[in-house]
Amino acid sequence: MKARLCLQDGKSYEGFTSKGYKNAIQGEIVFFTGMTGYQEVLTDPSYRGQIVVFTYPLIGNYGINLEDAESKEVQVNGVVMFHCAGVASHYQSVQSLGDYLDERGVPFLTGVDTREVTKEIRTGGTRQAILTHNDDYEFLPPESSQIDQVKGAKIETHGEGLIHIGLIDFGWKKSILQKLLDYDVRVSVIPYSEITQVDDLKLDAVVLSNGPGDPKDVSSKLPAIKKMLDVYPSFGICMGHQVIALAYGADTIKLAFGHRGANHPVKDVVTGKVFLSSQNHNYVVDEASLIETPLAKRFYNVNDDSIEGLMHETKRIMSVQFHPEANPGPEDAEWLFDDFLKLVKKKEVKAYV
Ligand SMILES: NC(=O)CC[C@H](N)C(=O)O
Repeated sequence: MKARLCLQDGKSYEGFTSKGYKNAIQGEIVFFTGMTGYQEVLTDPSYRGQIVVFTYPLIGNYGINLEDAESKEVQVNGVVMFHCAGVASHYQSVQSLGDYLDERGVPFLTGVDTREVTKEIRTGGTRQAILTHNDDYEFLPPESSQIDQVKGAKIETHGEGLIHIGLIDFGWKKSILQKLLDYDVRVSVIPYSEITQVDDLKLDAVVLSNGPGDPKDVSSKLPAIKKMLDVYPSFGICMGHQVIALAYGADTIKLAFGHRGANHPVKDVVTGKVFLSSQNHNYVVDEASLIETPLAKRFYNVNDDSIEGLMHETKRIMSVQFHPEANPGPEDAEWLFDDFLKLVKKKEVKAYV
């Protein structure tokens, strides 16, 4: 059946709906530029409430496997592709992408000129969009507080080890937990709403996770988060990085069309090195707002100069806007987990300055 992707300002793009399509769905339209990694993207809780346009024209050719999901569910509201491979070819594949989405009732549109849609998002910005087969639709106010839809309900502990790390859950990706467990540590995943219980857990350090939507959705918890950061060695990833900045009095702003892909160049101001990173975010820390805070810029984006990471001037706190756990994307920034664990073990202050 023919259907359309309609952007909130009236522009629309024709394509064909999937079997899982029943009624019109709305979401924030964003584009992802990686050639691979669709399974990780679709299951990453940070994409909750969004309609993802894949810019690479052939999606689904290696199918869906049992390893790569970042959470138990497909998190996106809808998907837009040029071509969705009907036949999957990979030794680990258990299902085709189309069947996987249909089974879960997640609608997708194919045959769309995704390059044209992407150009429009780049010029006119990220906005609400509707995937529909008729003209009988109406834009609703965008959803907020997606974090509360994806965060866990209770504290859960994984792994064994002498070092105990709290993973503050704003909608954590499986890969972050896995990267930490690789260091033989014990990790307790703590819903951010339970932050006041942190002290009872006798933690050695905390990692603040990724998450969907606006970091200011957690504003009411910032005093408690700051209290925690003042005490524990901390590592913030994406949403976690933004929350650290907010907790110390900096501000976050929304980019026009965000960064989503597997090859975003980032420069380290301490070493002068540039590396490629996996990214998925709409918001960034406003550089001007750092002036009155104890936070300093550690990384920036080579394409648009936006802030990509911070360090605290005196405390063992580090944060990154990109994804060192990758998935999807390059593992060039994996060393940040080594640095963090060193920071935790050596009890060093001023690790980088
Ligand atoms: N991946 C993330 O944690 C994203 C953080 C936040 N939701 C943003 O869009 O900027």
